[in-house]
Amino acid sequence: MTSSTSTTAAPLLSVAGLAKSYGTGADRRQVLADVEFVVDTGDFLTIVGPSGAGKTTMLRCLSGLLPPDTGDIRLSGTPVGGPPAEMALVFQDYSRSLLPWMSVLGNVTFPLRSRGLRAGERESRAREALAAVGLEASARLYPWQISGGMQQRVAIARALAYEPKILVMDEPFASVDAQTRAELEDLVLGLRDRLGITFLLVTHDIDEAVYLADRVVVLSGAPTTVTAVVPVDLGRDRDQVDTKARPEFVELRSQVYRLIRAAAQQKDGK
Ligand SMILES: Nc1ncnc2c1ncn2[C@@H]1O[C@H](COP(=O)(O)OP(=O)(O)OP(=O)(O)O)[C@@H](O)[C@H]1O
Repeated sequence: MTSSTSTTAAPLLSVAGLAKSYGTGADRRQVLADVEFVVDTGDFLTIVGPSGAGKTTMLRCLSGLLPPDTGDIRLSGTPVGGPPAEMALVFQDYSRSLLPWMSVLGNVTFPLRSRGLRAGERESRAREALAAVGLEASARLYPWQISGGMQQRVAIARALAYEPKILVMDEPFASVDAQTRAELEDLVLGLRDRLGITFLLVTHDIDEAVYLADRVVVLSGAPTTVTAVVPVDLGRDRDQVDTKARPEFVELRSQVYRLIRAAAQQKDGK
């Protein structure tokens, strides 16, 4: 029986009225104007927008790394004032994010020291995370002994070891070849299904944005607002060949492309 007085659960992450400028005086430049969106638990939200729209700036603000000028950012209802324990980040530049003098296992266990976990627990969490990304056999290798795609999987494992509720990724697959990129896309979809993690992922790649998402947030050009939130009703089972050949996928890709092009043209005053 359903209750007529049921309450709506608060979103996992909510962003409202987010504005951010850089510089001062005549050099002041507003990048984010009034960004607003929500991410529900279990969502896979992707974010696209014209180059320079402020996607990285936005991720830094909502992960507590950069103070916004104004805005209300909440994780599980609590205002974000610094990097929240329930959020983990993965950036594009995996080669700079891994410590070359530490093994794969060391790279995943090391940041867990800040969580006050005992050595045994740090190692068991790290091994579990490495297994989740298929790298259990590479634990003793060093970053320079493994491929770029494997290095990015280490970065993902390091984020998973925090046991985050939400994984925030900034162009995470931009530096790997197309085949590896497809494998990593399927890896994160699998992690969402198996571990129930919520994802927020910024990408320049429209195919990737649609393939991964439950919803695609399209940003305008700077000063940036949200132009559209496009629902992606393609079901949970995605396949690199079959899903991308579906007419609904092709239509969604065109829709997102048209929205980004319109935003870029508006920005250029065309
Ligand atoms: N620390 C900073 N100081 C001054 N300006 C900055 C700073 N960081 C970013 N900017 C400027 O803010 C704008 C948005 O940058 P940002 O990297 O957030 O955009 P983006 O959408 O992620 O870019 P891209 O699409 O190229 O990845 C750019 O014009 C950039 O030059």
